Amino acid sequence: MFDDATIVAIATANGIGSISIVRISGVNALEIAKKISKKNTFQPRLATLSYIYDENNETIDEAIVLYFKAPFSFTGEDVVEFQCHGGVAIANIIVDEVLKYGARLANPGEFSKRAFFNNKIDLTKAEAISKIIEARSADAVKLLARQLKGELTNFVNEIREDLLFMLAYTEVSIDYAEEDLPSDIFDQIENKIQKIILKLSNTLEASRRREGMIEGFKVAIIGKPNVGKSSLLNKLLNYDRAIISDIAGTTRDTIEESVRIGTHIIKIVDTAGIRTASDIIEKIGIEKSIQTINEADIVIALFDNSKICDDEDKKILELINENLNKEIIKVLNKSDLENKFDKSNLMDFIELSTKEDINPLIKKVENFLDSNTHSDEMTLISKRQVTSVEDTLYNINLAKEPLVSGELEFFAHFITEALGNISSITRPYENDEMLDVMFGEFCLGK
Ligand SMILES: Nc1nc2c(c(=O)[nH]1)N(C=O)[C@@H](CNc1ccc(C(=O)N[C@@H](CCC(=O)O)C(=O)O)cc1)CN2
Ligand SMILES: Nc1nc2c(ncn2[C@@H]2O[C@H](COP(=O)(O)OP(=O)(O)OP(=O)(O)O)[C@@H](O)[C@H]2O)c(=O)[nH]1
Ligand SMILES: [Mg+2]
Repeated sequence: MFDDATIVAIATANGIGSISIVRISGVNALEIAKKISKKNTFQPRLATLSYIYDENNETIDEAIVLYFKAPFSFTGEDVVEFQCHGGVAIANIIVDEVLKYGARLANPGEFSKRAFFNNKIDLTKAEAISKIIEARSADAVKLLARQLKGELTNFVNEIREDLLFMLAYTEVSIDYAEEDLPSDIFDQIENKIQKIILKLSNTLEASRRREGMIEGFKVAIIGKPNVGKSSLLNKLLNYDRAIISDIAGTTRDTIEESVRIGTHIIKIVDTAGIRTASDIIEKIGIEKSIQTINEADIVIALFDNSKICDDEDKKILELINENLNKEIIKVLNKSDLENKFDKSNLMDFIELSTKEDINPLIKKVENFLDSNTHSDEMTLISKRQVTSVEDTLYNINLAKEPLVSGELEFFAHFITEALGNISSITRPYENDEMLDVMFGEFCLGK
């Protein structure tokens, strides 16, 4: 799993700031701290102001030293923190001194990994810690804080308990006569299974809708050439990002930029115009637009209100209708010109012109983002968590049939599988490699 070396790293960002933190964890942490501070003791949990010295007894800095005595620390090992003056030099010099006394540099995520193996945190908490650093909005931070407080752990434990109850029943019914069991036990189990299925599906659905909360929601602008997609992008960004011209086919590839809408930071994607596929290159263009639609949380479909609705527009309406589970906003652009577009093909739409205020569109996007983020539903925050829930659901669904037909061995098999799937969210038992990959993605010093 990991060696028992004492590890050291700078915990704060590399740059100018008023304070930096150097963190040491491991059996020699206290000894090293005493040496570089020339203090004889440190009281656990008490802030101690101390000078820090190099090996030639020259003073490096004045720092606040915090000692956490094992096992009552973040990692579960002895931890010492030096809160020194900020900047790029001092913290690095302190690290160098600590290294001279036998510690080694921590790998990315190694503090969290040790916390995990010492049972201080489970994987949901580790993942939340890792993602909090990347969070780009208040909503994302609040969502992650819920997981940090154990919301997903509790969720997993409740399901585990139910599954263990079912397994216990199966054991008993194999060993004992049926009349010794509560008469409604079968109904109880079926009931529990239905509840778990609902719980897991709801969680997957809520998580899918909020996938963009951490990395940013994706909003794609699609439409046939020359309808004003790039003009709209520029207007949303408030600067001339994309080239605009009256020549159809101006934008050749997708352009992606970040912009803030309300409290959300979104990625907005301008695409090459979609034409009906007459040649191979254009087919590729359409394929790419379909992919963009698939990846987007919101699709803004643009039509030219100054032209009649032609085959190309109809093709786009077709594409949209294949994606009814997406939020699609239909916009009739160039409404400042004479309106010729046949609106009977559209159910609801916004009439807009990039010459005017585009606030109605921005509000609509914002409302959708708000409704997706402001909710009490629990959210999974990583692909790993989603896969585990999907696997759990898969096996529980498989368990239904043998339960009904009374093939209890099969039932127990699928429930055992599901138990392993759901447990892996908090604490996988056998998958060291996965853990190495996961913790390796953490920041240095975490
Ligand atoms: N200075 C500092 N600030 C920090 C951290 C840190 O490691 N150091 N954290 C790092 O991520 C976060 C806080 N998380 C922490 C979680 C547990 C413990 C800890 O010492 N736990 C002990 C004692 C618990 C108690 O007394 O309540 C334990 O769990 O036994 C420390 C920090 C954010 N701020
Ligand atoms: N009158 C009017 N003209 C517009 C409006 N929006 C865009 N245009 C003009 O329409 C032309 C095409 O605009 P673009 O933004 O380049 O269109 P596009 O959809 O990105 O085009 P492609 O990149 O070729 O697919 C330009 O001459 C714009 O100035 C609008 O709301 N009203
Ligand atoms: Mg364009």
